[in-house]
Amino acid sequence: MDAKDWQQERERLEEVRNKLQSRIAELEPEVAGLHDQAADIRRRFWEEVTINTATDEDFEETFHTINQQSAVLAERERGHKLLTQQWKSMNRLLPSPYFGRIDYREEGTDFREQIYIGVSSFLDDDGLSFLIYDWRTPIASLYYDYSPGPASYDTPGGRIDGTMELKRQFQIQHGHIRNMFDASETIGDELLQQVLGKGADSQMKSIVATIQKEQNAIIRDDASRMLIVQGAAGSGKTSAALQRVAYLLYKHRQTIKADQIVLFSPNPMFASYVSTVLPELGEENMQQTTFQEYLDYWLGESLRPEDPFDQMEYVLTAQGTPGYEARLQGIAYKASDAYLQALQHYGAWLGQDGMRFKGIRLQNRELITAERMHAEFYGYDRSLPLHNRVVLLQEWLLKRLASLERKELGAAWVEEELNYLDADQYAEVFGVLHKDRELFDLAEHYTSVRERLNNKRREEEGDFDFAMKEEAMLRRSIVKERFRPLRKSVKRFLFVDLQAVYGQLFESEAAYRARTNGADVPTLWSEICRQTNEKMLGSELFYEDATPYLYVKELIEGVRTNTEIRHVFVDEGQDYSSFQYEYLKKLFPRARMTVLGDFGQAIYMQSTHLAASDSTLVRLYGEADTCLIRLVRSYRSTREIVEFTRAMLPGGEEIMPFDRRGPKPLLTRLDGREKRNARIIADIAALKAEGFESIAVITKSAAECRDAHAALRLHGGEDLQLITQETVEFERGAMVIPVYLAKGVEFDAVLVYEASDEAYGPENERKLLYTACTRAMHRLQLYATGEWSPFVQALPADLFEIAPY
Ligand SMILES: Nc1ncnc2c1ncn2[C@@H]1O[C@H](COP(=O)(O)OP(=O)(O)OP(=O)(O)O)[C@@H](O)[C@H]1O
Repeated sequence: MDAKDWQQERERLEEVRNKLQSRIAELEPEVAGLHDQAADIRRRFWEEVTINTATDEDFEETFHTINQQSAVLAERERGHKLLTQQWKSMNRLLPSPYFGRIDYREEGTDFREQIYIGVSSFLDDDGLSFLIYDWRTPIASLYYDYSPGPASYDTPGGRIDGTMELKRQFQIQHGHIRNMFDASETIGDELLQQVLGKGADSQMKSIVATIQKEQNAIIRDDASRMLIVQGAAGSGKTSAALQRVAYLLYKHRQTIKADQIVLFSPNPMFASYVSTVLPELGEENMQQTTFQEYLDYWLGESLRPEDPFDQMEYVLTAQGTPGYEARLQGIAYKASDAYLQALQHYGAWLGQDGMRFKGIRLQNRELITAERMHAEFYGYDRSLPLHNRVVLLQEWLLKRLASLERKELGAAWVEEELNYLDADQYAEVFGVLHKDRELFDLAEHYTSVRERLNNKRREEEGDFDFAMKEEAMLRRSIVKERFRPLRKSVKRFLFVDLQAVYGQLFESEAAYRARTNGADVPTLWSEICRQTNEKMLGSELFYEDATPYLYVKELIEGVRTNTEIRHVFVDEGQDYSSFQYEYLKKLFPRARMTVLGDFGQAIYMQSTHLAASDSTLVRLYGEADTCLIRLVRSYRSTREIVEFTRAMLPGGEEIMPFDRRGPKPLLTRLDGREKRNARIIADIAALKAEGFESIAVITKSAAECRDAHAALRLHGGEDLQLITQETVEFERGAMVIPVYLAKGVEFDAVLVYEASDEAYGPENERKLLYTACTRAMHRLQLYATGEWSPFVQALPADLFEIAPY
């Protein structure tokens, strides 16, 4: 690029910045002023309104004034919000107004338009010419999708063809052009090189300036009901997902608000990790939750669902303990399609037989027995769905309770309680009664007037019998108080013995088969039954049972739905079972779903293969409504690290490293833990001295993490943080973290605490080691105190360095 280009670009930048500055200055008083005005109106709202209800006309007038005042206020506030948004977006643009430029000639015209692209649009004073185009505008997609040459883009009005004659990237900081590249490839590598070479942050960054073509397809996909992204570790799935949220909020700004988008994230810490990306792009954050939060909410009251991390910890640390194999079989089975189908059959079976109810009791007396409910329930039309019949039974129970309540009024226990009422209760009833008396007087008055008008006399002239009324009222209040919780529990379906309904699936193999239309069971079924029942007896549920339990609950109580949500994002999607997907689909009937994941990192037993043709996920909404995108280029790690990690995975050859160089992963074998710990501490110090700030010692389990943390502290690692499942915020610095909590995040340097065959031996731990290693951006170092894990031993020797002993 020659000096003339630089000169022109500098001048243009100066010009745009001047315009931004003057517009900001122009808006400033308005933004501040409108705010004051609105605040002032709010403050004086009631001063302007005189409440007068003396006559109907006065009342009407008051009503209109209030309405008028609030309309003025609402208008001012709307205006203020809009101006503030503009003002904020200009302030955001000012230090770095744009990052890209394309020159585009539309087919059939001679005009070559210069399009500058930034995080939001900015119009010239004429209100028509774009000085900056928002990166989400249709034309801006050219920048991400093409290199110079023929290039087309889609608009709501159809496809536009033309030629891209120039593509330029800028790095602008604090109002100055730091760098400028003319790209021949789609989004040239130079800028990406620079971006990726930087250090890891405690917060994820937006990738708006360097979105890659295949990522752009994910961001802008607007047609599919289900978008599945299978992407290698570090291929930008999470980054693309967040950019997609920003895109959707922009494109559908009239209809979709940030709180109508929900992201299911792998752990609470992850939520804080990604929380700054959208605000950086000028958008509000979507809702974030974890599946566990959801389970706790719906089940937590009666049964405590186990945490997925506790399940994981068990799988990793309980080998060799009694029942281990059975539990593993149970975990796999309970996440399977086969179990989902078995439960559907079970639902049908319950429609004919086997519903379990809990009798309704009052003071050790059975008011309505479970048998009576059973008879009533199976007396309903059997062609009605299970849930509808449960609702019929619920209505019947409420009626029964109302009539029983009336009958109880004269019962001896009521009499007895009457005598023992304390002063407060008495005073309360007395107060109500006096209010009632006024009403009673009024009613009396009204009746006598009406009778007089109708020329009819009442049979009986009764005075307000205060004492009698008082007693009747006290009785009613006593009985009502006792029946209130009964009614409440009927309304909440507590008359269904849900634990028994779910538990009877685990009585015996023969019973299970009979109730599920002959479903096959895993070989260790009787032990699985024992474990499941034992857990439920302690009012707990295994993690693998939680979603199936909820599923059965909804078969009975009806499906819970949230129709507000329009987009559901599931990150680390390989870690969810078919069950969970089935569940999410029902829960959000009006939402489109975006699932991002990597089967290479499927470390949970309930994993779902995202991209397989027979994947549950593809079937969820049907193939025609599903779009599958694969990302194979890995951006996080250096070429050397990607070459090392991909060799661990069968089929890993398809993963393409981005060409950023660094040292090969370093393998250090030491005899004894003491030596290893001392070496790790020394290596951390050396990495820090090199300028790396985020360093993670990654362990396999939480138990190992605690031990490692304690041991490393003894060797001088006092400032090492210990990350546990309770950690909510991700901080910069050096830390010790179990691999399953490090999912989705990244570090400058990763030190795998113990990569021996004892630590990562069985096949199912391959992905665990892979996940740990792929967290590294610039440096990867593995340690072992015994033989190397078979997954390391199998690697070609030219992919790593061995540290001198
Ligand atoms: N187009 C891009 N431009 C700049 N950086 C990018 C781009 N795509 C990805 N990255 C960077 O690569 C790293 C990995 O991205 P991200 O965490 O989104 O990947 P992921 O696919 O979700 O990874 P994982 O599955 O391993 O959690 C991040 O530092 C991100 O900023």
